[in-house]
This record gives sequence, structure tokens and C-alpha cells, in this order.
Amino acid sequence: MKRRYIEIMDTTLRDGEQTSGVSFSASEKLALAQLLLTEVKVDRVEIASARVSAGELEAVQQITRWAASVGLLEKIEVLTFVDGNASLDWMQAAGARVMNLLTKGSLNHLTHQLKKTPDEHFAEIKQVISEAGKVGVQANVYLEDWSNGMRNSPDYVFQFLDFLQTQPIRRVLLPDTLGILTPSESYTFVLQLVSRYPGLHFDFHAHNDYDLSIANVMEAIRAGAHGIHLTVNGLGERAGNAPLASAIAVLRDFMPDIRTGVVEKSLYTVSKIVETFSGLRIPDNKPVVGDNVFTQTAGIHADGDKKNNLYFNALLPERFGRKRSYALGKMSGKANIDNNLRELGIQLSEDDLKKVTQRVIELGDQKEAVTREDLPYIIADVLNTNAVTSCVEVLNYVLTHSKDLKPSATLRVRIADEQFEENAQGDGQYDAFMNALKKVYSKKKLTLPILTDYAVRIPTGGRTDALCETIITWKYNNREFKTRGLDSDQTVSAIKATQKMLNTLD
Ligand SMILES: CC(C)C(=O)C(=O)O
Repeated sequence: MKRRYIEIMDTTLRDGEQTSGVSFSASEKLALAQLLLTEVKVDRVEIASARVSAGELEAVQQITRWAASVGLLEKIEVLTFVDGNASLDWMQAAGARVMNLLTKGSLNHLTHQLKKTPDEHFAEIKQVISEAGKVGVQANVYLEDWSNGMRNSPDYVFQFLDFLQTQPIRRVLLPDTLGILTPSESYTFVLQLVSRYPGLHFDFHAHNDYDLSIANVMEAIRAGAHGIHLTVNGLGERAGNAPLASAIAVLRDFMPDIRTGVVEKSLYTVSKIVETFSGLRIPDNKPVVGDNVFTQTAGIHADGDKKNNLYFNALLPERFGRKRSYALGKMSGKANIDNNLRELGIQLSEDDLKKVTQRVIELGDQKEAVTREDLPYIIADVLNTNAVTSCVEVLNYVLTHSKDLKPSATLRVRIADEQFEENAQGDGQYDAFMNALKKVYSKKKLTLPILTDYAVRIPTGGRTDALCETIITWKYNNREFKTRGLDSDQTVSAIKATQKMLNTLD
């Protein structure tokens, strides 16, 4: 079967940056554009709107300089406006060669926002496209509010496309600006255009206001759209755009006659990087990239996985460089505990496994989070054994915090039967503590894991003496693990989690 190629245009750096509160620096934009084009292998990236700010100009210049040096300049796109030569001049100053010209795709927008007639609008568009052509800038054209246009003023949309057919443009971009389309409308509207204008290339640009963006993308492609616009983690104006990772998984698993150039294995990495740069945490249950989406919680699922993978679907974590895991809590069965113990290299008798499972369920019932690294402590407690030999012990520490002075930490640590004392400063008390600890470890020529996530949970209710739970994620020798500390003081809970980490290292 010959599979139809669909162009993927990533607009994380333009529409994604229209997420309220998100702003990427020039160097973050450069790093992401490079990653998206060379590792994720999307076909094109839209990286900015013209004339936004001096910082944005600098960002586009950095990206176009790099892209030109590696022959990828044609893949860099900038959103521009019908504003005479202003946007064109700006993008030329930024070194960009492809404009995505924003025009009005509904009579409603044209009449009420621009207060122009179709002929006036088309004449201005023609002028921009012609000026662009003269300086070798390629034009794609966005029909803003196109979905409402198809619903309420289809004759205007057809009149517009009749005109665009006569213009030297590369693509027509169809945004569902307000995220109002249903899947069946996405199919019907795109099919109408593809059948009526076989010579035009159509991209579909979904918004997720009704959580229908992925369904709409599927239907637009089924109807014959040639390209789709996506963003990493579904960032974008209001409820966002269609998320890249989900769209790629859906196309691969449910549309076998379609292919893209995207590398599935890179999707998780780019998602985590965008999470860091945007400061927007990925929900744990976000398909493909969320923390929990490859975690089995119920005991019956963990048990079934051992019996011919009864609870697997096609969305295998390994496709995305991830691993299945088994949650520990009140729903756990023996299989959850056993799977986690195996990862730690611990084996228990059937009887002991039952007792440990019971304790994990009790802890879960008390709403306590249990991590894999807690298991040795639970075993030691329940079975009264020495499953945990605390090789490293934080014996004493002093932490300072004062106005206009850097926080500092002095600590004494025992490693096996040696004691060490160190002090250091940091950006906060915990940072100072970790810096002092790093000094101890470098004396012993040992390295500490990298802290990759730090989550604090305080029960709601507004009490300042409430217990505070800190769960820290560490990366060490390509292994990721979490440790948890509980205390009424937030820094102490982090130090407790850190001591557990120190005793987890091989
Ligand atoms: C700015 C335009 C192209 C847009 O993102 C939309 O209409 O959704």
C-alpha cells in the first residue's frame, strides 16, 4: 500500500507561545527549533509573529542564521499581517524566507474587524504577495476564522479561494480559530475544498476548546488535508492546539495509509524540554507524555500484565523511550509490589509479600504516596528485618536564611564509618544543603544524581503546621527514581527525601 505523506508544521514557538503566561527566550526558541527540525523531524516550524518585539526579532535572526547554515531556511515560517510592507520588512530583517499571511476567512471577521469589502481585502493581499515575490519570500495564506466562514459564509470562502488560486502562493492554511468544529464538519468542510480546488495545498490548524482537536485532525486528514499544525504538549491560544505526541500516535495506530516524517522516540524528550521552558507542567494523565500514562495502578492490571500482557494496548511506552511502571497505593495487589521489588533486586516469600502489600494498602488508605524507594523501609518495618542498612546518615545540619544574604548550610554526614563536615551557600536553603553535600561527595570521589523534579504537596486547609510531602525525582546512571520525605517543615522533608536517595545509590 502506498501511504500518503502528511506534512507536519509545528507551531509551538508561535501559537504555542500564545498560551497565557508562556514566553520563550531567544536561546530557548533556537534550541527548540533545532530539536524539532533535526531530532523530531517535523517538516516545518512556525517560530514567531512579525513585529512583536525586539526580543522576537533577535530570536528569529538566531534561528534563521542557524537554519541557513544547515540548509533548512525554507522550513522556518513567520506569521505576518496584511499591513502593506511592514511585516515583510520585519521578516526580511530577521532573515526569514517564508511568510504565513494572516487574512480573513469569514465574512463576519472581514466586515466587523477590518470593515472592508472582499474586493478591497483581496486587493491588499495581492499587493503583499506580489511584494513578497519580488524579494523571494514565499507566501502561505491563513484564512482566519475559516471554520465560521464555512458555516456562515461559504460563498465568501469560495470567492476567496477562487482569487487565491490565481496567486503565486504555496499553501492555504485553514485554522479553526475558535475551536468550534466537530469532527464531521472538519471532514465535510475540508473535503469540499479539496474536491473543488485540487491544485491547492491545504493545511488544517485545530484548536482544542471542546477537546476535539485530535478527532478533528483525523477527520481533516481523512478528507484529504495535505498538512496539519500541531504544538508540543498542546500549547496554544486558550485551550491550545492539537498536541504533537497524541496526533503522531493516533496517525500511526489508526490511519495506516498515512505517514509522516516524525520520529516517535523523540516525542517524550521534546515534551519535557517544552515543559521546562514554558513552565507549564504536563498533566500526569496527558496521553503519551504524562507521568502516569504508562503506570498500572489496579492490582488486577498488574497481575494481568504478567499473564500474556492482558492489559497492554498498542501504545507501548518503549515506542516513546519510556517504561511501564506499577503504582503503589491502596489499589495495589501483590503483582504491583512484586514488579517494583524486582526493579530493586529484592525477592520476598509469598507470605512476606502479602504482609508488605497489606502495609502499602494501609498507607495508601491514609492518602500517603508510596514510591518504589520507600519499599525497603516498609519491608524493614513490617518484617522487622534489616532490609535497610543506612549507609549514609545526615547527622547534623544548620541552615541559615536571612534578608539580603545568601542562604548557607553546614552539615555533618556519616558515610559508612567515616564522618565529614562541610558548608556551602546556595540559592535557597535546600540548594545550599545540596552544595555542601556535593562537596562531601566530591571529597569521596563520588557523584550525586541529578535532581530532575521536585514536587511539594501540602494538604489543603491552609494550616502552616500541616505535614508537607516532598517527592524528588533523581536521575543516576540512566535510571530515574523518586524518593519521598514527610515533615512539617518543607526543607526538612526535602532533606529526608535526599537521605533516602543517598542510601539508594549503588
Ligand atoms: C493566528 C491564527 C492563524 C491562528 O492561530 C488561528 O486562527 O487559530
